[in-house]
Amino acid sequence: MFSEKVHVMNHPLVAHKLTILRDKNTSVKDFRELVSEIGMLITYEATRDLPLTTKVVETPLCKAELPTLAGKKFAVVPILRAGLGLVDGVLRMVPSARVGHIGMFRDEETLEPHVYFCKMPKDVADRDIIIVDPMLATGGSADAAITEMKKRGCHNIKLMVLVAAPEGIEHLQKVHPDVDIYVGAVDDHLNEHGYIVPGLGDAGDRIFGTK
Ligand SMILES: O=P(O)(O)OC[C@H]1O[C@H](OP(=O)(O)OP(=O)(O)O)[C@H](O)[C@@H]1O
Ligand SMILES: O=c1cc[nH]c(=O)[nH]1
Ligand SMILES: [Mg+2]
Repeated sequence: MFSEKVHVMNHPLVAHKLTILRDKNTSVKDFRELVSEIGMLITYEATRDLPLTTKVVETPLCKAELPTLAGKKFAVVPILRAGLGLVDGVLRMVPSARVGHIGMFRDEETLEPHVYFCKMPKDVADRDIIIVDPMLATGGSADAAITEMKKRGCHNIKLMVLVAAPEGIEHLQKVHPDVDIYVGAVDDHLNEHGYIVPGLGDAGDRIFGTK
């Protein structure tokens, strides 16, 4: 099946919220809130390996040496547009992260990704990267985004998605085996238009209400 770099959330809260998200009758407002909440829950898993150090704190009872984050520097990188919906969920967990944007759309005919915008923090090569996008379908967009970050000198890259097709995960494992992938759910297949089934439709349109 998938390698140990693929982390599928097996959590009742994620499963429950994803089911509401998938419902075609869920409103734009609820859809947006759920994307953000699931993003926050997946960030919890994606940051499980963060290094800790200790510091001495005086509690009301005594002095104690206690764990604290070792201060790794992060950048969260949404793939525009739909990835924007996940940014505030990540930032609520990792508030000091910088944000870099990659604008990319998928040609509806060829399914090839096209980059139209890229703006990164200056020191992005020194940061751990979390690329975020609700959907991993063929994997073309995530592949191109990861390649772009590697070109800029980034080497510790994670990808966070809400719903993935097995085809997309398999593609990324071949071309970027070093990247950890955090997935809300792995769906059944891609249809002939490159949409994930059962999926949730077009994530960008549902977040921004453009259809
Ligand atoms: O794995 P892939 O086959 O590349 O497909 C997934 C991509 O398609 C969607 O973006 P879309 O092109 O619809 O752009 P949008 O976010 O502006 O709606 C989605 O948000 C991913 O970026
Ligand atoms: O199912 C899909 C596939 C690509 N992009 C989406 O938004 N949804
Ligand atoms: Mg879209």
